[in-house]
Amino acid sequence: MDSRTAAERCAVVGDGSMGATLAHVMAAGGRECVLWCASPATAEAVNRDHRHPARPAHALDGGLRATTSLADALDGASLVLVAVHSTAFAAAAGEIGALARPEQALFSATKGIEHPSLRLMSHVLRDAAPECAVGTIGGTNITGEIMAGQLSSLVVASPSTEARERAARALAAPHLAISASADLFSVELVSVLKNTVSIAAAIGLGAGMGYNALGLVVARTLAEIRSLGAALGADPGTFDGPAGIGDIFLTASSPQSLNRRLGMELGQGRGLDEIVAGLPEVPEGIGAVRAVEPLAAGAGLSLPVCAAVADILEGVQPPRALERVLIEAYWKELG
Ligand SMILES: NC(=O)C1=CN([C@@H]2O[C@H](COP(=O)(O)OP(=O)(O)OC[C@H]3O[C@@H](n4cnc5c(N)ncnc54)[C@H](OP(=O)(O)O)[C@@H]3O)[C@@H](O)[C@H]2O)C=CC1
Ligand SMILES: O=C(CO)COP(=O)(O)O
Repeated sequence: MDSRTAAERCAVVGDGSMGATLAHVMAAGGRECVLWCASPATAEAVNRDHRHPARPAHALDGGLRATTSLADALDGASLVLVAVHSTAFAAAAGEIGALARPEQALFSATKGIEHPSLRLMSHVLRDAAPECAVGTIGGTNITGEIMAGQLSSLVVASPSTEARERAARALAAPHLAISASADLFSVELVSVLKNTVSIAAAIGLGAGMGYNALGLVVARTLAEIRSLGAALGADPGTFDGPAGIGDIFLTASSPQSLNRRLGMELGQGRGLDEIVAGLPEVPEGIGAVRAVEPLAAGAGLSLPVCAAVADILEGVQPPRALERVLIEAYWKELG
């Protein structure tokens, strides 16, 4: 007899690799879990072969069920995780909001920011479903390593104690270090801004700068986003944890990171459209890099290294512009 209980029922919205991975983790932990898929072919592959078409090497838990009906996925779920790209998040949240019940907790796993509103994903969820508790999931969690059973981390953040405890319980697995935070804004903002540092670091590597430069790029770009976070009200300590420096180190160094691949290719002089066309998914860091300047302007800050990264992303400056802006930043401080 299947011991899965309705009390632990969970839903995941989003059929990319993150959605499938989180759904697998919860199903493997014995929770009844339903994965909502936009694509009927993906739903069929999950149900029939217990594989995600984009990751055929990784077997999904046999108890995981996929559906193309959002109402079916959400029915009776106490926890709903949303792993849809930020550009499609508001549309998904709108549909979720129309079906959600107040007792359901909604968590975003998306490390992105909406343009041009600059809303974080939990704000999008809260606006769509004001009666539900909302939260986010950060940490060092590249899906390929989670699926391979390698040590990874999840930071679950929500002002609702009940909601974050529910999410932490549902995601518990022997290879996952799970931490919880009541400071949703800090964890979510840091999880977005960190990609700016990862992309900057990878631009330097792609452009042929050395590891002295790599350390410098990381230190300076991190200092800039830390000052931005502080100005916006985020706890600077969050930058020191797995959602901050941990995720920066991961996405600046892992060959599996999309944001690293984007930065490396920018550094090699490729254009953004060409790079994105060659990647399996659109890196969330593009939106993060573009968001820093308006966020900084709103806070009255000037962040020259982040501004140079944005110029390099848009092809306005060459990758080596990073060197000049870094040297100038330090000379300026010397006075
Ligand atoms: N992959 C990873 O290792 C990790 C990912 N994340 C976060 O999870 C989120 C989802 O990422 P992931 O699952 O990897 O993959 P995807 O980028 O493929 O996003 C997954 C979902 O978003 C939908 N989507 C709709 N419109 C778009 C669009 N314009 N561009 C891209 N996707 C769109 C996809 O639908 P369709 O299939 O129809 O395109 C799919 O359901 C990201 O925001 C990322 O920050 C966080 C940690 C690790
Ligand atoms: O944030 C992530 C892992 O923690 C995902 O990284 P990429 O989107 O760069 O692959």
